[in-house]
Amino acid sequence: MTILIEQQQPQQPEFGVEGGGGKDHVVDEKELVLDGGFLVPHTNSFGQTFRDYDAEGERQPGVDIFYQNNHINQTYDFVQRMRKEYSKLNRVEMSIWECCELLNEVVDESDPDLDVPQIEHLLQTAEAIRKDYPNEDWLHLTGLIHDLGKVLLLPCFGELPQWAVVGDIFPVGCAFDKSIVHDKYFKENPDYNNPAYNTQYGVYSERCGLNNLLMSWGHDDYMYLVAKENNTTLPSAALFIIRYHSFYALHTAGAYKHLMNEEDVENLKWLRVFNKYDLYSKSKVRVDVEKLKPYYLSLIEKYFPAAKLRW
Ligand SMILES: O[C@H]1[C@H](O)[C@@H](O)[C@H](O)[C@@H](O)[C@H]1O
Ligand SMILES: [Fe+2]
Ligand SMILES: [Fe+2]
Repeated sequence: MTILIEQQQPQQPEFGVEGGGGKDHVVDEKELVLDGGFLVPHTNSFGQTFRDYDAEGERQPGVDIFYQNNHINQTYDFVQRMRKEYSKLNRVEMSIWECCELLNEVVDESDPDLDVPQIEHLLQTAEAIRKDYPNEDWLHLTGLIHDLGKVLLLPCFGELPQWAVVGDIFPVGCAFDKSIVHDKYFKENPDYNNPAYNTQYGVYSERCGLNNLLMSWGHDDYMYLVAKENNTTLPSAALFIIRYHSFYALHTAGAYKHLMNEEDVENLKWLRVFNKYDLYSKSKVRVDVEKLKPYYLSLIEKYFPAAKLRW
């Protein structure tokens, strides 16, 4: 089935009008060495600070346009429709590894830091975690699968536009926080002026739990649904990481805390660990996919009851 998506066009393109580098990029020198000893690089493979959305470079105009489209089209109504449709998981049957290979067809236009094939990013993340946390095999597998939802860009998954698949995520149904990348573009989102959705709590209540929020639609929530509905035995922290790994306003800028419950507070600790590896392992260091394959196949078998998953 093809989903028709009405896409609103930005009124006027504005490039790089805001000064100041990557707002959520607050790096404390003390934090540069992770618990496990992973050394955080100072620059990405383009020689720029990580997640600097205002740094001029070949990728910047495209990333800017991406966020403009994302912010004006991700509405409460849109997310509700997408969630309902994709919860059916009636499109494809395939294994996790097949999906990893498919992901190589995908280009992520939202990412200013990545220029290697996606499968390498998955394995770079997983292997960096494995080095520092050798006993947490569930976290290695989480690294491998966290971005698989990006297959939504491919024809057999409905070929969704980039703004409905990648990039940072945020809750809809309440006010958009200022810490969200390029928040200026929310002014053209129809929810921005809707009094039901534009207050601090909007349709939510204090400490209602992240599970009760509708998040902007994309690869995080989709992969969470796939893992959960295919009865993974991964722990709840793994599902939390998959579901909220692009929620930088929460895990990096500390916004939306008033909506978290106690379980979220616990899970957030693991998400923060994970995030460093997800972000800073992006490098030009190539990985040997075939050599690593047997180890990851054994983890998939351990944590997913069926070889073929419903997507
Ligand atoms: O551009 C990136 C990329 O799409 C990642 O996969 C996502 O998790 C990040 O949050 C986003 O900023
Ligand atoms: Fe991601
Ligand atoms: Fe990632």
